Amino acid sequence: MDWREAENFIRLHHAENPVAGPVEPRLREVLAEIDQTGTYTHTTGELTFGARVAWRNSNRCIGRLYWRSLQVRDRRHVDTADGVAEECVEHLRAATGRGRIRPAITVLAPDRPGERAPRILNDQLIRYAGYTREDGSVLGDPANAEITKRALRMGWRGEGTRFDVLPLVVEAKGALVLREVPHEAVLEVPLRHPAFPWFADLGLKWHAVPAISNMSLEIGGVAYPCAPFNGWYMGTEIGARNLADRDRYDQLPVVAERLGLDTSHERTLWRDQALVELNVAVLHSFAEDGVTITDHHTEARRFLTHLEREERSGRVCPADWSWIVPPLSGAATPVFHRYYDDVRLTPAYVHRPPVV
Ligand code: HEM
Ligand SMILES: N/C(=N/c1cccc(CO[C@@H]2CCNC2)c1)c1cccs1
Repeated sequence: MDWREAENFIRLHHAENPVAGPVEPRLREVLAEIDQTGTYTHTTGELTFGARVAWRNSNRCIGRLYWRSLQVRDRRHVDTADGVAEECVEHLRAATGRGRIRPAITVLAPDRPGERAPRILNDQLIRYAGYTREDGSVLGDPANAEITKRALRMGWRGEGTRFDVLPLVVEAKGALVLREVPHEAVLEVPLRHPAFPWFADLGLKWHAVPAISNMSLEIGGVAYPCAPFNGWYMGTEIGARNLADRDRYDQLPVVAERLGLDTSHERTLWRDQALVELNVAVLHSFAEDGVTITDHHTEARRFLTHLEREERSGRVCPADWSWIVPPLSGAATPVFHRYYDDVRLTPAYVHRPPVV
């Protein structure tokens, strides 16, 4: 435990929240607790502020305009595998609404000296299974082939469709548990296109809520490795990556074929035309079902508004150009045409070392 990180965070909290009162008494309390126990306990106010600032500091996130509105579910007393799984399902229910998605984070028990925190092995709370077949091909999402094998080894059985929602795999107190995500906690959107009736026949769909569960929230020297957080999707994540990448659902050739495009040469830009129609379908389907989603043009404009506000507040807004610029029509969005400061600030969401 580095007490300097603790001190920096406590000072930041008091500087941005005068209502928290004088900083010295709280600093003395924190440093005394670190002396006695090797760590210290955030107040719920500090935890809430820390989770919101960690989002504000996320240099790869285009969606930071609403960083102050993050709902923080303080569940640090929950440290069993069953309890964690329960809280994840509750998180999905609270965040999903009936399509009006609310950005939220659930903070479970932190790492403490001699007490390893629980961990969720899934990358996200909702992921589609990827079944590896004899010939090496994958039915479903190839990105999740490894965790699908692990779940099958642990006795899980899916229905064998391309969109089987995986169970949660949670490790806590040396135990590994599998917990199905109840069907009614998983809102999905079947994909159709406003102009092409055949699109619905492709049988494509995607889940409404992206909820990251493989990152650790670090606040003032304390690590919360189990802190799943959700926002809403930007359409390109589904239409330009998850369904388009060759090593994901690889749908561009299929869409191009049905569009009647000439796929014999790259220079016909059949890939690009298929990409646009796939992304039109995603945005159209989510909007028609009343499920929150944002397009990359709107989100780019919002991000620059956020960045300008941050600079007016006298803060640096860290940003990583290579992640901020959308994977479709980059230069057609305003975030392409400028540079950013890619500094690393804390509090932060960091990638956890992989669980072996
Ligand atoms: C509310 C709507 C939000 C939108 C539209 C949004 C959008 C995005 C997008 C498009 C990415 C890049 C993902 C990729 O390329 O795979 C991203 C990255 C990220 N976002 Fe956001 N975001 C939102 C909310 C949030 C919230 C609530 C948090 C945390 C509290 C968050 C934290 C992050 C982090 C840490 C990354 C980088 C992940 C990594 O390094 O792997 N975002 N966001
Ligand atoms: N829209 C989102 N998108 C993502 C945000 C962070 C990470 C990811 C997934 O990143 C993976 C690793 C690199 N690309 C896929 C997606 C959100 C998820 C949770 C809150 S907002």
